[in-house]
Amino acid sequence: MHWDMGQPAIEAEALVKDYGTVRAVDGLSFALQPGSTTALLGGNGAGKTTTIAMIMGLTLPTSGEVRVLGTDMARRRHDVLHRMNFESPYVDMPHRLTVRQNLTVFGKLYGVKALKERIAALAADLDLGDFLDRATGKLSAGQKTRVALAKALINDPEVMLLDEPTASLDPDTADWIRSHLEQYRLRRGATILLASHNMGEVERLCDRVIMLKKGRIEDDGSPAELIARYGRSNLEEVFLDVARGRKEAAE
Ligand SMILES: Nc1ncnc2c1ncn2[C@@H]1O[C@H](COP(=O)(O)OP(=O)(O)OP(=O)(O)O)[C@@H](O)[C@H]1O
Repeated sequence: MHWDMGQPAIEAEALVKDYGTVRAVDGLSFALQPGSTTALLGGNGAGKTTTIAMIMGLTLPTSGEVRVLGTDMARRRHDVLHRMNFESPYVDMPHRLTVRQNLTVFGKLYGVKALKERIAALAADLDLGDFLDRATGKLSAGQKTRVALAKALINDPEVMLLDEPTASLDPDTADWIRSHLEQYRLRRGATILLASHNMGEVERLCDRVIMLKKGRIEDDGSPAELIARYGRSNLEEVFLDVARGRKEAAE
């Protein structure tokens, strides 16, 4: 199917995922515009990771549909996977391979042309030079996160899905990663969907926030809209209101 700029970059339609008797995602529908950054917010177990996995085509929905760049992920994901990428602290790279070897493997998987030059450019950009030829398993958490970001950017993706991109990073490194993501999005016109527990990060990076609770959309809007709607001074307070079911009290 042909995709044009007028279409949403990511669309979820009545998405449901059951794990046995647990309904992890319960009828989600949303459409994300190209070039936007959206956060999925919600407490532990709200369904964020499951939603991202379904958008990537890693987990099949029980029912409903996901389209990325106009492509149905259940049937034709191979048409579009090379235009997307994913970062998660929960997905580890082979430990004994060096950073360069890992990036080479992923670059080949994505069919990246001029791969050596691409890795050199990412290493310069993300400051990986000092440990490019060290075993990936021996890096610190912050270094691993930078490598994970390099992996996520290896194919210059139009759509990026990030599961807690700055989890376990010191504030300085986390801030540096955020700036990088922001610059990448602006330069590439990329669409970003991220799950995060860091409200400051979401306020800074995202133009839209989808708040999930028990696999359903509880609220949806820009950070400023949500803060105003709940009569709060920041997103952390809104998050607590939503988690504790205090919307009515705020009205
Ligand atoms: N592979 C699985 N098998 C069975 N149940 C699962 C599986 N993955 C997730 N679940 C369940 O689905 C629900 C949603 O989990 P999910 O990981 O999507 O939530 P989350 O919002 O990402 O949470 P967190 O903030 O803790 O990462 C939870 O009740 C979880 O226990």
